[in-house]
Amino acid sequence: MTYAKRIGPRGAAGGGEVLLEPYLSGWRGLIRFLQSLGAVFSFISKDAVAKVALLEGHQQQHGFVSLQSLVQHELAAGPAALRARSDSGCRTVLRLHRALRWLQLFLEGLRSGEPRTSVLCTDAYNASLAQHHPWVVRKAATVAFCALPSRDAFLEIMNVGSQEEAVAMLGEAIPYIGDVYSITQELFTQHKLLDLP
Ligand SMILES: CCCCCCCCCCCCC/C=C/[C@@H](O)[C@H](COP(=O)(O)O)NC(=O)CCCCCCCCCCCCCCC
Repeated sequence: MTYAKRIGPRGAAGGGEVLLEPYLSGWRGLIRFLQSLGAVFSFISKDAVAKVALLEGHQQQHGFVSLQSLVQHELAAGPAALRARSDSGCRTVLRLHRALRWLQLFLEGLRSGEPRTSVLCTDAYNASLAQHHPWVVRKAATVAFCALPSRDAFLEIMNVGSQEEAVAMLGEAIPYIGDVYSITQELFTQHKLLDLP
């Protein structure tokens, strides 16, 4: 979970750039953590792995440094062409962007002290990703959430020291996640990309 801190530089707040390298390495760290929670979550981690791999491919092919440069490059082909693509970087970032909102809400809940992580996780999911998922995915996700370890165990496996230290780390990491979320939200709103199919 030290990875959450690396998702983006705090200094980027207020319309700065989201650098692709730390963004993707942050996601890789989160995915490793998710994989360590067990096979029940593998349908989720597989989807996230595929999305990160797609973005790595685009990054390597075009040498994008930031989310902004990826969006600019894909928009240059015109909005209609972008909407028609099922492998665009933009629609893929949008999926991860919605998942980042889930993460932000979930970590805030974890920090707040509610002991039932499955309740926290379900609430965070319903307030974010769920509205974009079909019934069958929502059902599978809700079942998987029941397998989450308790808050105490969860803070322990984050492996950042005592519970107090883990909670303090969350307090530091959550604002970074919020910055990346708001910069991306602004970028996608500006270019009318928030409903990319
Ligand atoms: C700790 C528990 C982790 C629970 C993860 C919560 C997120 C639940 C997501 C459920 C997604 C189910 C899989 C299917 C997804 C796709 O259908 C769907 C749409 O994609 P499409 O438009 O290409 O078809 N994909 C998505 O919405 C993207 C989902 C990406 C999920 C990334 C989850 C990473 C979670 C990292 C957890 C780390 C917790 C760390 C806490 C210290």
